[in-house]
Amino acid sequence: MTEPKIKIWKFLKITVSSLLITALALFTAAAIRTLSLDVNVGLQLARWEKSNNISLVIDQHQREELLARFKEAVRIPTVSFSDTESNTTALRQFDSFLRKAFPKVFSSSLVHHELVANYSHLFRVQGSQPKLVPYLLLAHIDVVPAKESDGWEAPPFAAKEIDDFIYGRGTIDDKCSLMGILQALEYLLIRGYAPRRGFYIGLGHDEEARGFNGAMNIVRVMKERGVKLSFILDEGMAVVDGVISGLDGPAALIGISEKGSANVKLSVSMAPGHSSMPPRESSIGILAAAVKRLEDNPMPRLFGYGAERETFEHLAHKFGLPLKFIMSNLWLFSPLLGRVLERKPLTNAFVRTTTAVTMFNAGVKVNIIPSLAEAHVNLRIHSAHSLQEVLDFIQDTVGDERVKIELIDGFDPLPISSSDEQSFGFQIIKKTVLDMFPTLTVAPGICIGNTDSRHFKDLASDIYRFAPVWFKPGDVQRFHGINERISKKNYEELIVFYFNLIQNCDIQKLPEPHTSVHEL
Ligand SMILES: CCCCCCCC/C=C\CCCCCCCC(=O)N[C@@H](Cc1ccc(O)cc1)C(=O)O
Ligand SMILES: [Zn+2]
Ligand SMILES: [Zn+2]
Repeated sequence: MTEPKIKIWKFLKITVSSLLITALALFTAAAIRTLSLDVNVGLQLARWEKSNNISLVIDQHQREELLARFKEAVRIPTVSFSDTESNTTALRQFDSFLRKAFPKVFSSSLVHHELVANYSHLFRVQGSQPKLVPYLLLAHIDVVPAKESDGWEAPPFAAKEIDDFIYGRGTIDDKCSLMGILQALEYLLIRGYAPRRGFYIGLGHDEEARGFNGAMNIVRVMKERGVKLSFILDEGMAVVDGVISGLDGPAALIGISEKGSANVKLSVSMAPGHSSMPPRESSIGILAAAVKRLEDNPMPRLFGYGAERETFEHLAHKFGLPLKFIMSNLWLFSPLLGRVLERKPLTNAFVRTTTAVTMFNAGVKVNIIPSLAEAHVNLRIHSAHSLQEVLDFIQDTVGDERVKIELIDGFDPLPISSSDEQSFGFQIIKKTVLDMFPTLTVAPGICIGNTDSRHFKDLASDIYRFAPVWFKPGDVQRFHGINERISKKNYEELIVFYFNLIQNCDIQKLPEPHTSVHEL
């Protein structure tokens, strides 16, 4: 009699555990389905108003010419050495080069061109329908310094071709966008294209020195004229392919915000004296201890509280389990994911306000007790922090009244631009990317560095930072580093991207998603 009882008991146990497993699996699947955004539904399926775009077919002769022009641009060393020192001869040379390289842009009756602050350029391309709010494409002329002896495979201003890549300072940052925009406009004008929606092109000459002369004066000119923009597109984010571990396939990250920034000077002053009678603590020692405290106590993880949350929610479906599940449920797992992401410098930048000690100066002679020790700290502010919170944190962490703390400059994180179905700029950029690269995942991203576009925030509520530059493993280090390069194919893709983007902007409004559409 005992056997059937055991059998029934076993049967019940198996049934209950199967039910529990099934329920858990269903819950998991539901959680993944409900919380993971399917980023490719919506507008992709909607009908776009206008589909008779001119397509750009580049023949071999044009290919050689456009590459020659690009190389010539890279060969002009438009270096910003510091906030106050730049190669003005090269900037002048760049001006003459642009006029020669893009004759149609500079002669078309549709294009108004002006020099701003001597070396920056502002183009206004007239639209046939003045009611359509114009947009602005930004890029910058200047580049950061580069020394061949740092380990370049080719001289940084030679634009040498190696294995179908063009090597040189500025190939990614930012002459590919600058030349891509103007080349696209040149081709459109040659093909007789007259845009419906007017637009501006702004080329700053000192972005690498914070844009105080170039971008800020372009903003001044545009403000004086009462210009309002529907959106702005600048450098910043890119297509990442194999850069984010675990992500299946490439993703285009469109920057919808950028981190804030603070430059803080720490200094300690003491009476100088003979090194044979040192005080118990020197200015260098006190400052070094303060700096060490800042390095040992990073600002808290804020992963999940800022705009980076959207990036991971959009990308979740492209990860395998368990990451897919974790990213789809950030309400629960953001502290866990934050801990994983903070392990690498690139992903740590998305998790918190970062602290970088960038300069340290003290002492004049080996046998003199130094009177002054100074350090500069550069902080990049997470979108859930404010500049004031960062300053308070530094004060508390340094915790030593002998250390003077001065804010040299700083600003809050930039506002978060729209990226929903009704967001004109975001959807136009997304459509343009997906038409060219249908298998990409497009997601909103955060720009961890700063761009000229931040100076334009009063002119447009939507600012995007993106160009379809492909970053593969190891490429992120080329940015401001050695062996900066772009493939010839990728440069051509940039031209096609801007060529199509300008035409895609000519729609009156976005296709109707569900409800009403923003007036533009
Ligand atoms: C989840 C992981 C996603 C990884 C995506 C990475 C793709 C892009 C990789 C690198 C791009 C990061 C740089 C963005 C553009 C920054 C441009 C720049 O360098 N700006 C300067 C401006 C500046 C500020 C202060 C100065 O004294 C001079 C110049 C900057 O330092 O921010
Ligand atoms: Zn740049
Ligand atoms: Zn740069």
